[in-house]
Amino acid sequence: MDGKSFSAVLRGRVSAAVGRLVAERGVAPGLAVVLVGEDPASQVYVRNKGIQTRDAGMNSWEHRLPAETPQQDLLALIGRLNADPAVHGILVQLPLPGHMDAGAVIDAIDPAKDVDGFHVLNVGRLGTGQKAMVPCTPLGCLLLLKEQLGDLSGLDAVVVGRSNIVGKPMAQLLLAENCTVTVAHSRTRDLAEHCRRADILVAAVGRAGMIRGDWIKPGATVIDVGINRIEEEGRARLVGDVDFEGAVQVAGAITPVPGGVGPMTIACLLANTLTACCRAQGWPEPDFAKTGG
Ligand SMILES: Nc1nc(=O)c2c([nH]1)NC[C@@H]1CN(c3ccc(C(=O)N[C@@H](CCC(=O)O)C(=O)O)cc3)C=[N+]21
Repeated sequence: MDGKSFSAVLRGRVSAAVGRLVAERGVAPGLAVVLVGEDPASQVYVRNKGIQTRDAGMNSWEHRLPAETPQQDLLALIGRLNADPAVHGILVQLPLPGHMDAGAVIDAIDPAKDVDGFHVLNVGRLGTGQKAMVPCTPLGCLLLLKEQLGDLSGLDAVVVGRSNIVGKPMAQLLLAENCTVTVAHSRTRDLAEHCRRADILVAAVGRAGMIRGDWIKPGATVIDVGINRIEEEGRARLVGDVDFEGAVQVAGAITPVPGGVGPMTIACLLANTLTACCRAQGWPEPDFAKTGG
């Protein structure tokens, strides 16, 4: 499954919708990204996000704070971004430095501007089938699945991993699509047996190559959310949570790493920013990133 080209299609739709908003309403959606500290991987994502946000015709602001920034300074910045009408989406790059309480920081973001969908209000709305800001990575995975399989009703879905940013919202989205959902994790017994039942297998465990080829039901659709940087023959490489070479022999379809879920994450961030802008202005929302909920 080619996340790179599908994300380009989604970004194209977002850019066209942004162009109409600017032409007809004189408003460009705005995304503010806050990066605390100098984590190199985060620098890459923040730079990529900025480039793609501007390419889509949106306004993009980056706020870089030193790692030792006191939490109340970050909260004060978030307060200013909440109050800024030109800012429709706010993303505070995770992980935050150890001295900060990530939950408190995320919950300080105006839920209407929470384009990550991590705020408890959006988590609660998603969990109760209400309209919510949906986390970008699970949303990207769902759009890939619907593009590949169409109607997901009745399919057995296994989500391996239960993080707040991927596994749990992914399970909610699959449930909303009427899948029969299993959430497996590090304490699951006979993990391979659960995986072998899955028509849809979502790997979001953060361990390179953990999901073996012989854990996959022949013909299953595999979504690899992993972004593991490994050293191989002295070269740094990005690999997923699935043993791709083994899985590709068995799976009906599989997302590669890189080039699968990652680009979809950024495209869905842009879609969420556009949605947040339309909702804030009371305008009709784009439906190309619609989910069942
Ligand atoms: N508040 C917050 N929201 C996030 O959404 C968030 C975050 N913090 N912290 C870090 C993770 C990670 N993340 C990625 C986004 C794009 C790629 C991506 O585009 N990856 C490319 C490869 C890029 C490369 O070469 O490194 C791919 O998989 O094809 C990867 C990872 C968003 N994150």
